Amino acid sequence: MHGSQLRVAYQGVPGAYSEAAAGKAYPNCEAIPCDQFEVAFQAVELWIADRAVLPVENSLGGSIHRNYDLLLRHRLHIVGEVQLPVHHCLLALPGTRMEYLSRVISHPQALAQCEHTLTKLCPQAAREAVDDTAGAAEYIAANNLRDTAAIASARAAELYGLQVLADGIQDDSSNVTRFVMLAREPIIPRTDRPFKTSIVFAHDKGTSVLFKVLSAFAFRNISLTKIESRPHRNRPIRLVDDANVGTAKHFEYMFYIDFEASLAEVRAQNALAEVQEFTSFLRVLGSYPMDMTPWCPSRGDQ
Ligand SMILES: O=C(O)C(=O)C[C@]1(C(=O)O)C=C[C@@H](O)C=C1
Repeated sequence: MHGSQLRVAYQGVPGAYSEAAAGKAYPNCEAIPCDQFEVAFQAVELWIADRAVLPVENSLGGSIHRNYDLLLRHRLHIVGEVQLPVHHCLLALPGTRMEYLSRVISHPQALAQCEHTLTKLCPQAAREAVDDTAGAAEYIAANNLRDTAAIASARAAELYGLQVLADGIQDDSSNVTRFVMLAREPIIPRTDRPFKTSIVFAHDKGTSVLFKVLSAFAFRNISLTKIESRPHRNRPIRLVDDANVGTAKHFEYMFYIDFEASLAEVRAQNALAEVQEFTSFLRVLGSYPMDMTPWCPSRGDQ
């Protein structure tokens, strides 16, 4: 996991949680800021970066759907995961008073993770979404905004000369974001440590196969850690005609599953062979070491 030679793309500007995740995944790497998630994917595809580190889910805010969609649209491989405790601060220009705030800006996930605390701290302030947390802090400093606060990390406060009005404002102290590391080539799966495998699949007959797919894992005692569905972009609706009642419109989905096994294990290979029988589309997004680092909920990495 040593990263001193690696260029790692992340979405946001310096001080973003994604930058911290890149540093956790690849210590001493060269972190490369990107405007959008898609740009981080492209940076790896075009050899500008060696890896991308992207958030996929948060323990309070839920899945980051954009990245699920992009995983499918691009051909990069998941080669690892890191879970980062996210400790949010409310930042403003020095001298700003909480009661005079008219606006709080941040990444939509950060706003969602602090929703209840914000209502208690500054109910009068409107919430506005921007591209990333540290970018929100930078924007306040660059435009000398005296009525606006940002939700971002303590490091962003230092970088952009802001004051911490409130510390630890996430609605739950055990606020964790899971990031995946992406590369042009997959890693070779092993069995000497806990591995996770991520797949995506679809079926012509929609949700009716889901139970069969899940049973392929259940029969082999393979635990699932995550299941997510997203609209099937190529065929979002399936019409089902019933002469008696008319035409029903069924929504079609792509299903994403993470399971706790390495693709080097025979039981995982057998499960996937069975899944393939039930599905019209199946792709392995990656088989990679699980992040097993212990963490302390009350302290953030930020
Ligand atoms: O805006 C940032 O700082 C990010 O790194 C993005 C992001 C996210 O997309 O979830 C990462 C971690 C936190 O959950 C909040 C925001």
